[in-house]
Amino acid sequence: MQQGPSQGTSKKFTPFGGGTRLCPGSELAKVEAAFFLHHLVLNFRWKIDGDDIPMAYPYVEFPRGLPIEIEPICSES
Ligand code: HEM
Repeated sequence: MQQGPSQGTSKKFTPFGGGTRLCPGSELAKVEAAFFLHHLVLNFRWKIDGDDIPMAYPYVEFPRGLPIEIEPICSES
């Protein structure tokens, strides 16, 4: 079967949909994701749980799903 040039690398990926059905929660969802990442990076140490390797084609992914171990950073105050 012949595949088009955009197979696997299509820029048509639209996580929040589009047009008249565009997700009305998209901006809230992005703020929530930023908030979560901010606290994850500032308040936790994290390291890869075991071995995993990035596969860079057709997009970056990890065979094992990149499991991580996280540990809270205790701040005495
Ligand atoms: C990462 C988070 C989110 C993703 C990936 C997402 C994705 C989507 C997508 C793809 C649609 C379109 C569905 C379709 O075309 O039928 C949609 C619709 C919708 N989303 Fe989200 N959404 C997210 C978060 C949220 C949040 C936080 C809210 C509300 C607080 C929300 C409320 C809605 C509503 C009400 C619709 C229906 C819109 C309509 O049909 O007119 N979503 N969402």
